[in-house]
Parts: sequence; C-alpha cells; structure tokens
Amino acid sequence: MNVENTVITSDLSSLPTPYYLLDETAIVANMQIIARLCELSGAKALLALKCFATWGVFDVMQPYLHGTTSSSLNEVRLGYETFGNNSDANNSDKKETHAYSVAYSADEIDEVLSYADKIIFNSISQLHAFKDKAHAQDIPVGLRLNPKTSNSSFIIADPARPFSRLGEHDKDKIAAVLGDITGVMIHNNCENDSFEAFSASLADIEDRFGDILAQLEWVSLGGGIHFIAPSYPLEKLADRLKGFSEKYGVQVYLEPGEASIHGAGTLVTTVLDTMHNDKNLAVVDASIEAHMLDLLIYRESAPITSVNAESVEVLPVEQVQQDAADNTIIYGRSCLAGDIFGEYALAHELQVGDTVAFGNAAGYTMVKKNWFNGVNMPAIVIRRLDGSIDVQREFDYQDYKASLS
Ligand SMILES: Cc1ncc(COP(=O)(O)O)c(C=O)c1O
Ligand SMILES: NCCCCNCC[C@H](N)C(=O)O
Repeated sequence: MNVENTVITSDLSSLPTPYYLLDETAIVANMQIIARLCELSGAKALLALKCFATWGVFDVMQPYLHGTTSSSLNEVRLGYETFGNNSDANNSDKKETHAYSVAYSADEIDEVLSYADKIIFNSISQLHAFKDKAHAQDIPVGLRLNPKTSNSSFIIADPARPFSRLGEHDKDKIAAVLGDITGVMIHNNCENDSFEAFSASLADIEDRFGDILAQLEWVSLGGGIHFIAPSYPLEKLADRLKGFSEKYGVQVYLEPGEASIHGAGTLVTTVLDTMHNDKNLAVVDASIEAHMLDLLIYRESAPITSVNAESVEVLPVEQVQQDAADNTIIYGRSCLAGDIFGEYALAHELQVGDTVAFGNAAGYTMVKKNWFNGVNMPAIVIRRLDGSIDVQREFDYQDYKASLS
C-alpha cells in the first residue's frame, strides 16, 4: 500500500520504523539564513535537487529560494513541476529552473529545454551539439568552468581532481565560445566551512578567469559552502559575493544542497537484535548501505539524536574518544559486513525494541536510497510547521518488486 498525505494525529511513537523524519521548522531556519545571505549579497539561491528532492516540503522552501538546479532530465522536470510556479511566466514570484548535466543525450535535450529557464553545458562539445536548440528558444546558455583548484577534503567529491571531466579549464577555448554563452557555473567546494578558504579560491578563479567573467551576465558559484554553520561569518561571505557581483557586473547564483536541509532530518530506527563480540553490538531495522549511503561512501558515521524519543546528542566515538570495550557498534540489517552506522559510548546498553534516531539524514539520503537486500524502505514522515505529523509516503513489497522488472 502506498500512502500519500495521510495525516497522523497520534504521536510519533505509534509509527512503524524505519522512517525518515523531516522537520519543517528546522528547514525554515536554514531557509532564513539563505534568504538573509541573498538579501545582503544580491545573490540568488537555487536548491540543488541532487542533494534533496523531497518535494513534500517544497511549500515551505519556495518562499525563500529563487528556484532549483538539476543534474539530469528527471531532476529538471521535478524542479519545474514541483518548485516552478511555472504556470504564469509573468508572475514576479516565478521560480527559476536551471538545467545542468555532466552529459545530455540527443534524445532528451528537447524535453530538458522544455523545462529549463537556463541551461549549463559541462563541456564545449556539448555546448556545440545543443546550443542552437537553446538559442532558438531564447534560453540563456552557460558553460561549466573547472578552475583546477577546489576546497574538498574528499577526492571522490573533488571536481578539480586530476583528469576531471567536470567543466572546461582552457581559457583560450572558453574565450572562443563566449559568443554562445551568457554565464558560467563553477562548483569547486565541498562542505567548506572556511570563509577564508572560499574567498581565496574565488580569488584564484578571478585571477584565472577575470577577463572572461567581465563579459558575462551571470555566474553560478555552485554549492558546498557550509555557511549554515552557526560560527560561519555570513556577512563577510555576503560582502565578498556582492563585491564579486559588482566587479564583474554579473548576477551571482548559489546552489545550496546540504546547506538547505542540514540538521533538518533524522532516520528513525528500532533495535532488532543485540549481540556481543568484544564490544556491544546492536542491529537496527534500517541499513546504512541502503538508507544513508553517503556515510559509507565518505567513511563517516551517523550522530545519534535520540534514544527512545529522549533527545540526546551522541557523537560517534571517532569524534570524541578512542574506542573502548563497553562501546556499542550499531549495525544495519543488510548482509554487508561493514553496514555500520557508527560506534558510540552510550549511557545505557541498547535493548531490543529501543528506538534510535540518527541525525543529518536529510541530504544525500532519500535521493540515494536503494533496495539492497530487499530491506524495508523507510517511510517519509514530515513534521509540519504547526507540529502535525504527515506520513507523506510509505513503501512496500510492490515498490521493491516494481523496481526490478
Ligand atoms: C554543480 C553542483 N551544484 C551544487 C551542488 C550541491 O552541493 P552541496 O550539497 O554540497 O551544497 C553540487 C554537489 O554535488 C554540485 O555538483
Ligand atoms: N559528509 C561527507 C561529504 C558529503 C559530500 N556531499 C555530496 C557531494 C558534493 N555535493 C559534491 O560532489 O560536490
């Protein structure tokens, strides 16, 4: 049974786990920071759907953002259909729908353009292949640039890694196509919480591409700037962006993914079994491989935000102390030996039936979930601004079966 928009009036404890729980109040708090940054800097902010595309909460995000950006035909369509206000092109509140993909195919480009307010090509060859179609419809065209420098602690998320395919770097080649484009996109940050590092790398970009930037109308600086952190100097960032925009005469765009929903979601699970093998072990009814895949890819652990609905903040031991014999390792229920949410020093040993909620479960989770091992797919549950709870979507065997043939 698929349930959509079922309002649950009782409390969360009656809901079967696992489920992703999104908190609209926390999302709006992030939105207000983004809106302030935009107001101070003149930049426009587009939600990066690759990070978060749970459209059931877009109503509370829309008032604060200028639109969406995408990485595929499906994402640009979703942005258009669910975030766009596209019914009336003259509507001053109309949101922008940006299209970008590492590579478009010839058979999808017409449909992509039917949804896009701007299209950004990843390479000069893709630009040559498809620009005429965009120009014929007066859709502004951009090109992704690769400045060959970045702020990413992870090689897998480093767009400037050696031999990177993400954008063009050769200034002469870029200068030769300036007549075909009105803007560029540069994404070279990943969870960068240092304003100084951001500013220095923007200075590198200016050194490398300054005369090109001065001939453009808009520049998107991508995502990956962790300005949502309480200690981040937001005003300094706003000044830097404003100065950049004025110097080159360009509209600046930002593409926040993680910053839009950071801290606004948890994955709520139940302990199914406990064991002991030199340390305490607990197995929950979800899987890191299937439901919080980014943690596995980036070799990180999930923080615990509550146990049995009591708010607690339990960080994985690698963030607080060396491991100890009475620590608990929380495993997922897939067969993968390393399906590990993390190792924790808990106040009490976990028991079968305990509820454990993991934090930071909104970004790069639901967009990456998969049916490995046929493990139950977490429902998507939303705590609305008024405190009511919606079970927005449940998944069952038919969804699993339908995903395979
Ligand atoms: C082009 C582009 N824009 C925006 C983002 C969003 O980044 P983040 O979620 O780190 O803000 C990404 C991440 O992959 C990206 O590649
Ligand atoms: N917490 C570990 C890093 C997560 C990286 N986020 C997604 C990737 C990023 N948007 C990128 O590839 O630039």
